[in-house]
Amino acid sequence: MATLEELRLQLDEIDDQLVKLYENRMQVCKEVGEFKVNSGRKVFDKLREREKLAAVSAKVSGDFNKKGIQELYEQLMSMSRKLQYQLLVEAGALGRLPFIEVDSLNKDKARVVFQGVEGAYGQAAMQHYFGENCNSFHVRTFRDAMEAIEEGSADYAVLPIENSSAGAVNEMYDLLVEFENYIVAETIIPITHTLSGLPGTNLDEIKRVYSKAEALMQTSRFLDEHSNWQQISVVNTAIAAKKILEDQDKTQAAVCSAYAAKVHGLSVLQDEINDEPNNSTRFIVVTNQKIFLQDASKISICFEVPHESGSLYRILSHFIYNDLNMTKIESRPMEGRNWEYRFFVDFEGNMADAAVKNAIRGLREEARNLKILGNY
Ligand SMILES: C=C(O[C@@H]1C=C(C(=O)O)C=C[C@H]1O)C(=O)O
Repeated sequence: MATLEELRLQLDEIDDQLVKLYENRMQVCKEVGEFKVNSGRKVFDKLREREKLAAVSAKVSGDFNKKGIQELYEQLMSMSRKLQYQLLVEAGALGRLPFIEVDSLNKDKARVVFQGVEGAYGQAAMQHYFGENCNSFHVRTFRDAMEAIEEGSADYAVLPIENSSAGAVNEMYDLLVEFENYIVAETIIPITHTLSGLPGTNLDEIKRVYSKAEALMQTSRFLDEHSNWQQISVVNTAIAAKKILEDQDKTQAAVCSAYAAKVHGLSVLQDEINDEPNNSTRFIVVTNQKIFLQDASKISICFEVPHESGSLYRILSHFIYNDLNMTKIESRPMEGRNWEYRFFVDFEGNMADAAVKNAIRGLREEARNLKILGNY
């Protein structure tokens, strides 16, 4: 029987051959890539790849080796495509990437919309980014804000996308797909909820609590201590505060910020009721122009993947291969297609970077319905 050293020597000799063959193969792929640059043909040829996988697996025996050779060839062809995308990007054949770089946003002249009423967290986020005296108005729903941007009655909207304890604001992801609006900035503000009611309200009197669904979730520990209170969700925390003032009913209270309570003449009945003391929300600044700031360092995209094994893995390989750091992934069900999902990915980078261009070139060919949501 051969010793381990002898067997390893045999492997080393085989690997020497494999490495040379790999280099030869990639050299030919480079020539294929040059042909494609000149002829305008797509890099990814799904049919050819499918035929190749069938051909190579027919040449080996046994299920184990058939699976192995398929995986190996999937990887080889994926490398081959990535090399070709690089050639295309170098040749300036990137395809549509019509985002325009800008030095700064004209914050002083901007008209900004937020969702809710006076006192909403969205207003606080807006003032945080655009300044206290910015020219603003508010609308009832997120959709109304997206419409205001799309039709141009506002230049920017400031809208919540993620909370540190309750997670993603799902509706916002769906609206970013539906509307031709783009993220141009983000701003994070601390969220401190209070239970507020009409002045003189006693906690024992309360029967109903109004707030936005996310705020009710973020204060569930406190609310669970009062399980007899009915929780009613409304579109915005400040709208909840306004309702309490209007109804003049001491059996009702709102979960809202101390600022919203003050604006709507309520008393804070219990301060800082959020489960997480560091509760904060990330807001995005949305506009209808495809622009990005020079110092932008994060890109948000979304895409669909075919309903087949390994498809998400193959798409994500474009980030790994181009050394791009992925910071977030979310999925949302696709309308009318049960159990199929659209993925939302954030990764670090600026659209002017070669690595980003390479990745986008590959994603555009290999994922379905890629949309770049913004670079900010
Ligand atoms: C090399 C080519 O480009 C891509 C890579 C392939 C490969 O590495 O074998 C096959 C098909 C294409 O998706 C080609 O078109 O032949």
